[in-house]
Amino acid sequence: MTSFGERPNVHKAKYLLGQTMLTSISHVHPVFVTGNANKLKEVKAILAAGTSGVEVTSQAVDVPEIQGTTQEVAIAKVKVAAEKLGTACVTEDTALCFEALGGLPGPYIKDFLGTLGHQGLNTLLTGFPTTRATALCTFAYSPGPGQEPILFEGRTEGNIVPAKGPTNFGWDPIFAPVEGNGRTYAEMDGKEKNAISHRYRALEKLRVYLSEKAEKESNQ
Ligand SMILES: O=c1nc[nH]c2c1ncn2[C@H]1C[C@H](O)[C@@H](COP(=O)(O)OP(=O)(O)OP(=O)(O)O)O1
Ligand SMILES: [Mg+2]
Repeated sequence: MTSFGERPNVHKAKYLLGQTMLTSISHVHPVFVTGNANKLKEVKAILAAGTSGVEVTSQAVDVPEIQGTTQEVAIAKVKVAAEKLGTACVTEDTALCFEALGGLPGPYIKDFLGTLGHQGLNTLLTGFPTTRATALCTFAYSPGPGQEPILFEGRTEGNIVPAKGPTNFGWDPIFAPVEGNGRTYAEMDGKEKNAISHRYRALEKLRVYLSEKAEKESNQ
């Protein structure tokens, strides 16, 4: 199978399809659809730490995102993915919710980050009494086209701080999780982030669900 790293152009495509075959779960093989190479890398690492035989491939596919709550965005996205691929799919949406702003930017963090940058996101909170923020990860699972998706959420609490650490993944340099002793996600190595991250917490719930589903189906 082709690994993500072997495809240099893959980062540049607007939307990509990452196929994460959960090969350790014999009856359930959802395809993980994401355009984000860093997400894919973390999902791969988290799954590999807990199960064996996980393989990842990737190819381009177009999955637009609607406006709405994080839940609405996640449901719409996985529905489109399942329709396009004709099979069980998993998508993931990440929101960054500032307490001072009533939960915004939330699911719109990608645009806010792209427009304002790390410094602008800090400036946004100037004059507010709190820098508290929640990193919210939502995995959406669709059993197949036309079927109702199920959501799995994971949250990590933290504060928005001036950028510290490597800048290779989104807002990692400005999010200091409460459990991080003042360090940002970006200042942690992958293992450390994956042990407390919003993504890990949501993925753990999805993994339990898929394992139980596979077990039920194998008992039928
Ligand atoms: O752990 C993270 N640490 C730092 N930054 C992160 C993280 N996870 C997502 N991010 C960034 C990527 C994007 O700027 C926004 C979420 O937007 P979101 O639509 O969920 O991601 P995306 O469009 O890059 O990939 P996808 O194709 O799966 O929708 O926050
Ligand atoms: Mg997206």
